Amino acid sequence: MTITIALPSKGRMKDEASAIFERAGMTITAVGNDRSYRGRIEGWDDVEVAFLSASEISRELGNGTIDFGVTGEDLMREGFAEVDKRVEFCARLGFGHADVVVAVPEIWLDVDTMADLGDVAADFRARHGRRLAIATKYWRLTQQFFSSQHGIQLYRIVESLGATEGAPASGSADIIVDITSTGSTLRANHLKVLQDGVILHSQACLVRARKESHADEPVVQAIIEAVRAAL
Ligand SMILES: Nc1ncnc2c1ncn2[C@@H]1O[C@H](COP(=O)(O)OP(=O)(O)OP(=O)(O)O)[C@@H](O)[C@H]1O
Ligand SMILES: O=P(O)(O)OC[C@H]1O[C@H](OP(=O)(O)OP(=O)(O)O)[C@H](O)[C@@H]1O
Repeated sequence: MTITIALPSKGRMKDEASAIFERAGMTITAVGNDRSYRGRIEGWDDVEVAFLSASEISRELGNGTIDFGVTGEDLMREGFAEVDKRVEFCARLGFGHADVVVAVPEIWLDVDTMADLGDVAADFRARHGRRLAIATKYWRLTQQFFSSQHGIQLYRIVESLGATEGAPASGSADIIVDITSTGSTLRANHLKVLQDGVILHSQACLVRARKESHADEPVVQAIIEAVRAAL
């Protein structure tokens, strides 16, 4: 059986993902020319490499159409409910760090915690005639965090496809849930992260799709061990 590993083909995770495999003694060469979306690993004849975007990798892992992938934990947890039943997070790779956070306008001086935000949400309709609006592309993580973890039910999600941090200033939402790494985009948009508003500390992970066939494949364990040893 051929084992497929998907690595980021572009974007912020591409170079560091390849470097980890290199250190693991798994040097990847493109099949065909440099722009090819397939690769091989010398000495690992049963392994095939596919180059996809980080979001495609999380989708294919969740669907079980590839065996391993390097992608962000945020994309996996947002993409699939009960994700730990579908995949195994085999290793945290130490790059691609980003926190998924709840951020509110800095001028909301009385709002520093999720409990404060719960109070605002409860009063919002009476004060403003509508529910508190949250801009995000992380709707699953937002619902889990607000509804299940903090018991906040009175809000509306406004799906954002980009420039989420601009939503409060433009009036399309009141607060946001998005990723931050250096914090500069939040600061530039006069937003602050709530004290207990970190939903997830994400980073790039080696992820395995859970498949019964993997139990009989020594190469599956060999890949995990080689990558862990390179960290
Ligand atoms: N500053 C950052 N901004 C955005 N994503 C970041 C940042 N730092 C780390 N990441 C992580 O990178 C991953 C997204 O990477 P990237 O944007 O390359 O993927 P993609 O969503 O597939 O790309 P695209 O949006 O171009 O299709 C996420 O897991 C995210 O947490
Ligand atoms: O905390 P910071 O270091 O400012 O980084 C966070 C920002 O970076 C990302 O946007 P980016 O424009 O890089 O790209 P994307 O949203 O298209 O992935 C992300 O969506 C945040 O807006």
